[in-house]
Amino acid sequence: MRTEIFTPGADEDATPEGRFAKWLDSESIGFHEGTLDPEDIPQYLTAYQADQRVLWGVHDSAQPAEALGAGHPVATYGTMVHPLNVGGAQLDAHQITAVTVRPSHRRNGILRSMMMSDLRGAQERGLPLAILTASEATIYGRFGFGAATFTQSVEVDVRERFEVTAPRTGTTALVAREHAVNLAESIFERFQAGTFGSVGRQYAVARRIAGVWGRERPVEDRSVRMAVHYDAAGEPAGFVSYRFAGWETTPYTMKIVDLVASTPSAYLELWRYLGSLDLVERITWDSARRDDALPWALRDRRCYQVKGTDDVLWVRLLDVPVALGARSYRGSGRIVLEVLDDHGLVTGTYALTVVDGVGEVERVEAPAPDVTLTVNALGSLYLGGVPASTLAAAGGLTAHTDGAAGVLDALFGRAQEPYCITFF
Ligand SMILES: CC(=O)SCCNC(=O)CCNC(=O)[C@H](O)C(C)(C)COP(=O)(O)OP(=O)(O)OC[C@H]1O[C@@H](n2cnc3c(N)ncnc32)[C@H](O)[C@@H]1OP(=O)(O)O
Repeated sequence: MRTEIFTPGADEDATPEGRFAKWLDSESIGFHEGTLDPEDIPQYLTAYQADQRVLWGVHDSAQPAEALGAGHPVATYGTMVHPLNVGGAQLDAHQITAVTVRPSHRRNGILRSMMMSDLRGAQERGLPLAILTASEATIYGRFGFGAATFTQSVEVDVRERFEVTAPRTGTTALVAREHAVNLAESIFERFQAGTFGSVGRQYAVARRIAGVWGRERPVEDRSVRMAVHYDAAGEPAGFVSYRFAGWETTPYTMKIVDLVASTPSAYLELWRYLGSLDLVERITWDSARRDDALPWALRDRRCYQVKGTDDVLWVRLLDVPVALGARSYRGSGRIVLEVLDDHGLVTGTYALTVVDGVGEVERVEAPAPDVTLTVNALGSLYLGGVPASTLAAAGGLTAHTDGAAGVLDALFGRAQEPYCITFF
């Protein structure tokens, strides 16, 4: 077995014979997608270059002669770096994506070998944490990740009884496709700056939201429309892109592809707009906040039904002093944490001192920590999405002093939950 690691550069071969196309084609096997259309390679290459992705391919030369082409890796793995909003800073996060191992090669430790070597490399390069969005919740705990942010799927009845009670502000307009990508990017930038737990987006996202790229291929998706809300000062403050589910789906349903609001009023105005779509009876969205304000702004809150909850971001600490030191907190306090890490990357005892929301962390040799927790529990606690008291009840965190879990809840808790709507 041979592992090739490369960053597609300006002179990368964009033909089906090149290593980039073979890597992409192999990745699509893992996610049960069709074979790559040669016409799409240049667009994907542009996207991957913009994201500065690092691509891993594991090659097996000992395959039958008829096995999928030489040069097609049997396992793929990709990384890139985007900012994670942790309140006090936009922290560079090591993103892990495109993890696939061919069925013929699975459960031989290929993922384990790529993951551990990559996590060590990222730590050596000074990246304070790794993040991912997981296809299955059973895979990544063993590597030290903890589920950290969540969203909920909702269905909203937008027939006659739907009414947003908040006072009207600004205007909302359907926008032309040629402006949609720029608007989606600039509005998301405002959202990213103000949303704790949000991760910066890769090149393809705004294109898919705008309908410039489709779900399967980088070609126009004519079924997607986008509306933008302009605030009272005329500034674009939010957008929603959506797709009709078709006349055969009843009740008649509009699906939200993406909804990004940089202010609470833009959020409600986008819902007012959605509620005004004639002939539509139901709106569905799978990325609402768990602490969504919408039901509290409706005349009839029973228009809003929660259908499920999903984990979004998984966090794995690589440098505890830097990651915890960058985050903003509530109030003041001091607590000593003993972190257990099966892989030894961050094993140790750390004192966190918070003064008026600003944290400082130092490694200490403390015989008596206030709390002992796994690195997974620390990942779940990090953004405040899971309370320390819940982690303690679940066994991932043990408090040695009275009230220690309460101190963590007070420091790490926030008025709003962390919220990430970027999948990668
Ligand atoms: C961030 C992302 O990209 S999410 C996308 C993840 N990829 C997919 O879902 C695509 C389909 N799945 C696959 O391609 C593969 O099954 C992978 C990548 C998930 C796993 O690859 P493998 O090489 O088989 O994993 P590997 O052999 O290194 O397994 C390491 C350990 O994880 C366990 N494991 C691996 N996959 C799973 C899983 N899906 N569910 C539960 N346990 C798993 C193994 O049993 C093994 O456990 P052990 O050390 O206790 O024996």
